[in-house]
Amino acid sequence: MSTDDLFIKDLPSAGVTHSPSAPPTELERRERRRSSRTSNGSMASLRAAPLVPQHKHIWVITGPAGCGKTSVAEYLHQAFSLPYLEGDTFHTPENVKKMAEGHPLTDADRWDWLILLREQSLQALHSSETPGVIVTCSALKKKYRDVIRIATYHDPTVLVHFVFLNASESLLMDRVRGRQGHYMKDYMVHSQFESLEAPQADETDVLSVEASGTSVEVQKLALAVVKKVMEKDAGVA
Ligand SMILES: Nc1ncnc2c1ncn2[C@@H]1O[C@H](COP(=O)(O)OP(=O)(O)OP(=O)(O)O)[C@@H](O)[C@H]1O
Ligand SMILES: O=C(O)[C@H](O)[C@@H](O)[C@H](O)[C@H](O)CO
Repeated sequence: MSTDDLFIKDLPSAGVTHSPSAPPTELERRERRRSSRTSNGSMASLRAAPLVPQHKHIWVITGPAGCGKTSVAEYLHQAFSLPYLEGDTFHTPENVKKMAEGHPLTDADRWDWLILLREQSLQALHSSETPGVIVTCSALKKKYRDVIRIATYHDPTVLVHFVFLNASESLLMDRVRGRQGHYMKDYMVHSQFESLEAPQADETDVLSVEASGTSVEVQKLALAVVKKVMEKDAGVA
């Protein structure tokens, strides 16, 4: 393989055009291989087959206030046509009032909320043919993520993934300060980082995404990691 091949393979496909004489990209090569297989009839039944994941996936978009959970979740919801649960809308009025008055939630305040998000995610998965569901949840501590992981215990067809949006406290302070009409104020961001237990390497269901870039950049990074897992599960990666 030449370095040209490597270079072209590594280019993002969006917005890239190829002249007829340019070497084929990996995608084009795959398409040609697929066409040549279907043209002799032996693989014809695969031609129109959609991606069929082997599991049902719960995609938990996580991180402290302001990291972009809602922005990323809405984008993935559109891109993959998956149902989306906004975690903030499942807090009790008491919890919202507490945060709005400047008091961080405690573990005790969060348990029922985490269990509810787990149950709602499972319900969304099982009440339709959807291959996945997206849910936003700060999931700041490992034990909170463990509560969501229980979703897989009684159903081996379900997989949980945490997309962790990683950015600095000062950046998130700025973002939350610029947001209008939300109960979570910028001075609460510090308490989110005090609670945060950033996922470590042994949490192998975590997909860490660099979240300091623009909304579009972060959305694309998140889409790429989710797509990779989906393709692997469907046996095409
Ligand atoms: N990558 C980004 N760059 C700049 N601004 C962003 C980015 N992502 C989100 N924002 C903006 O920052 C604010 C917080 O984003 P968003 O509501 O998506 O975060 P969140 O993690 O869901 O926050 P919360 O947990 O407080 O609901 C919003 O005003 C949003 O428009
Ligand atoms: O666990 C928590 O402390 C809460 O879920 C918060 O993360 C807020 O809901 C969110 O940040 C809204 O701004």
